[in-house]
Amino acid sequence: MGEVDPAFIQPQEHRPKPDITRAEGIPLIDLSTISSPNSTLDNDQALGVLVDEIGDACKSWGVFFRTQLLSLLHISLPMRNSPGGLISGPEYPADLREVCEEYAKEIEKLAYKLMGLIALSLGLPEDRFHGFFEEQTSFIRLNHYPPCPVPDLALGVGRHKDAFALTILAQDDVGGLEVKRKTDGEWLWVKPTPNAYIINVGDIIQVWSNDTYESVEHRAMVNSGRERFSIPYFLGPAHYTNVQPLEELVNQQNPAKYKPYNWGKFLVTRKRSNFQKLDVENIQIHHFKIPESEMAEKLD
Ligand SMILES: O=C(O)CCC(=O)C(=O)O
Ligand SMILES: [Fe+2]
Repeated sequence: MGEVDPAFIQPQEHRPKPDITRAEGIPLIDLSTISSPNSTLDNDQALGVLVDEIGDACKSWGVFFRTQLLSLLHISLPMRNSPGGLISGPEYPADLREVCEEYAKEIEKLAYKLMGLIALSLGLPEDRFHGFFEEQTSFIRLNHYPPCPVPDLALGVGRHKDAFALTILAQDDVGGLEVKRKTDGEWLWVKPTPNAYIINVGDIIQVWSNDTYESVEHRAMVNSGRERFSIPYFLGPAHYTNVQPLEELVNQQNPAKYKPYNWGKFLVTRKRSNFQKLDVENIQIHHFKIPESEMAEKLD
């Protein structure tokens, strides 16, 4: 175990707690009935129940599990054969690109189904979001967390919200993800559930839904014993999308809470800027929030 890059050391208030509280009650939602390649959402009898479950999960947690149809064994990601891990070595497994592409194709179908269910849960047509993704900025990240000599001081990924629309996270059995409970701000450890993905509501859904759903704040802990791998897929709309509350979800009583922002510009700013070194906050959706006073004026 080597030295720790000081960038991973957290200020006191953001360090992991020594006593871990497990997140109880993150819903486990079984999508198997609609997961077969030919199923459509309309012919599923259990659809109403499913849509309600997803709506509740998005509202109360911003995160839920989804039992896995697409198993990483099925896909056989050859990560562990990679000497030195995925992120550090030049010796990537020869078939890594193909495997990732195959995985991306399948996970994209799942992402669309989930967006369809989320649309229905907001009272919108199932295909309401599809147009945004005809061209996409979606991507997959391969996270490798090596064992860490000072896991009490460091985080593998610091606290953040995912800026994209939706995240579908696959992970191994080590565990390390923590989510911030909305009701009291408590950080809770998410026990890995075998054969399940973790689905996060991202910032774009928060804006599209005009805060009906809220993206979940999360972070990843490290440990001194075992390395960990996780694979998030981030579903993102076309770069030219102007992200703003959907017109069907706003009215005079419930005016838009955000000004439109251009997704491509947002992404570039996020990636290009050296916020950490400058010690300023990276670009966030709340920078586009319309002040309460302005909204009140509109109501008058
Ligand atoms: O590894 C994890 O559990 C979370 C990773 C994450 O939040 C991210 O890559 O955005
Ligand atoms: Fe994340």
